[in-house]
Amino acid sequence: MKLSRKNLLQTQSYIDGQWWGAEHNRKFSVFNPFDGSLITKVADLGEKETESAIEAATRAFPAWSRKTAGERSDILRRWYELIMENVDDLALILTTEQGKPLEEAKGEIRYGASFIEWFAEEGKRAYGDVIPGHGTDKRITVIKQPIGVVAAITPWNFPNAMITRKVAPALAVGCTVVIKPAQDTPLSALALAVLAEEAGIPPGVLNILTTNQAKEVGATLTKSKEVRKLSFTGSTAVGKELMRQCSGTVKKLSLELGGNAPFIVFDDADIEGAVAGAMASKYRNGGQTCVCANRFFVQAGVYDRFVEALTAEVKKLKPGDGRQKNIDIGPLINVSGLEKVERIVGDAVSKGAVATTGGNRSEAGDLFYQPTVLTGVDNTMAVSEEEIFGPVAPIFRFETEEEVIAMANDTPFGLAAYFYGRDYALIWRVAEALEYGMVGINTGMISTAVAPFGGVKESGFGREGSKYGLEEYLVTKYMCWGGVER
Ligand SMILES: NC(=O)C1=CN([C@@H]2O[C@H](COP(=O)(O)OP(=O)(O)OC[C@H]3O[C@@H](n4cnc5c(N)ncnc54)[C@H](OP(=O)(O)O)[C@@H]3O)[C@@H](O)[C@H]2O)C=CC1
Ligand SMILES: O=C(O)CCCC(=O)O
Repeated sequence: MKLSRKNLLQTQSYIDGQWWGAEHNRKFSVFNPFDGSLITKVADLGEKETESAIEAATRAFPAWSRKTAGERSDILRRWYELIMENVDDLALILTTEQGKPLEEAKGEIRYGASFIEWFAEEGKRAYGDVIPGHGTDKRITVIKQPIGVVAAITPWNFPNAMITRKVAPALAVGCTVVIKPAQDTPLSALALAVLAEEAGIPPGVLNILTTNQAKEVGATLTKSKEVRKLSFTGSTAVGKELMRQCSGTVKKLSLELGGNAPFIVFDDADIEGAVAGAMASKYRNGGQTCVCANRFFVQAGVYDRFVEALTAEVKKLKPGDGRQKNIDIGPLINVSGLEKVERIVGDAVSKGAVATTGGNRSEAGDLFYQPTVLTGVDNTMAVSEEEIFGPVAPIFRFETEEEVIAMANDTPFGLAAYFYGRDYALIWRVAEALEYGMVGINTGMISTAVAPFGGVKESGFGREGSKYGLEEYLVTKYMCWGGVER
């Protein structure tokens, strides 16, 4: 890997301000999903080192939480600047381990950094309250305090931004963190640690545990009495398991889990805009995003036009090595991701769906699936229920507003939803009726550090980004002052 700053590529974990190897020098391999080549081997930490990381974070908490918000803000601001100065290297590391095109990876690095910039400021506004007392001698004050040591378990689809989105608010309010990145993409996390150290984040405040023993490390984090909060992004199945594990110590939780996003196009919509929004929402990151449109619902009057226009755009997508120029779409992350997409499309086609483009593995590489558009889909197919996490757009036809709302909400998930239409009364009705945590109206891109990202139902709870994201790392303490007679 040709990096301007070679030390951004680290292979040891980062605990208590030191680079840590595993017991018996255990390591696991990290591969480039484009061609399966070995990038490097990374320390494979287990239970013992996880306990060391928790201890380090516990020791670091008093001093870090006692700093003023302004002092923490200065350090976070410096971290943000260092990330922005190293966008090219960080993006190259990300693309090499994750596969998304380099320009998209640069976008993720900037997006990830924006959480640090934003929370460096917002951390100064962890305001409390003064409440009129309930007796003449009583006064009530409310303060917000950092919850303590935070564990963060993050996925491979956004190896940078899913870390900063959790760590930035936590550090800004005075928490310390132990992060377990996904085993497919540990290198972006370690590169962030290099820059965190340079920015002056003290030892123990930010710890990164690389491992391919997720279950063991997860169990150690969740049973710890010192860890007061778990923030997780990943599959619903693992989220539910972690929730069960956290019940033993009644930890505060943020769960950002799977989605099954509807993308609705009404007859009066701007079709060109809807197609552009669909491309951005569906094919970003090769469809491997929890907020990717998963089911398209198009009203009968514009169905054929939309299918034709979307198919034409999808045909233009160029798959390949994300490190090369003019590549639009990378590989899926691993074999199980590829097989899942293949199974879901196979099931739909066997029940009568038709691919207007794609529908097979791609020749671009072993982990590539062709960007695909499916018509003739219905709710007997797996595609209507499962999170595809791949470049496949199934398009359902609908007739009425009531029908489409029922179809859109007919899922246990409730993360993101999108719709395109012009009638303002319809826009309000539909936006209010969709049982989702986030709704994109005439846009396919909703992610930003300034808005609350998160879901309802089995997509989880808790919000990331915005002033709401700060609350996740704070506890509310109320003080009742007696004997204050006038
Ligand atoms: N909401 C979202 O953004 C995401 C949704 N998904 C959905 O989940 C599907 C499967 O993806 P997958 O990568 O397997 O998702 P997982 O939920 O398995 O992985 C997410 C994170 O959880 C860790 N993890 C896995 N099992 C445990 C455990 N028992 N205890 C503690 N941590 C654990 C993983 O570690 P490790 O990598 O080491 O296994 C990773 O860091 C995708 O196809 C997609 O549908 C996936 C990723 C993100
Ligand atoms: O897939 C995810 O969990 C992260 C979505 C990326 C984003 O848009 O913030």
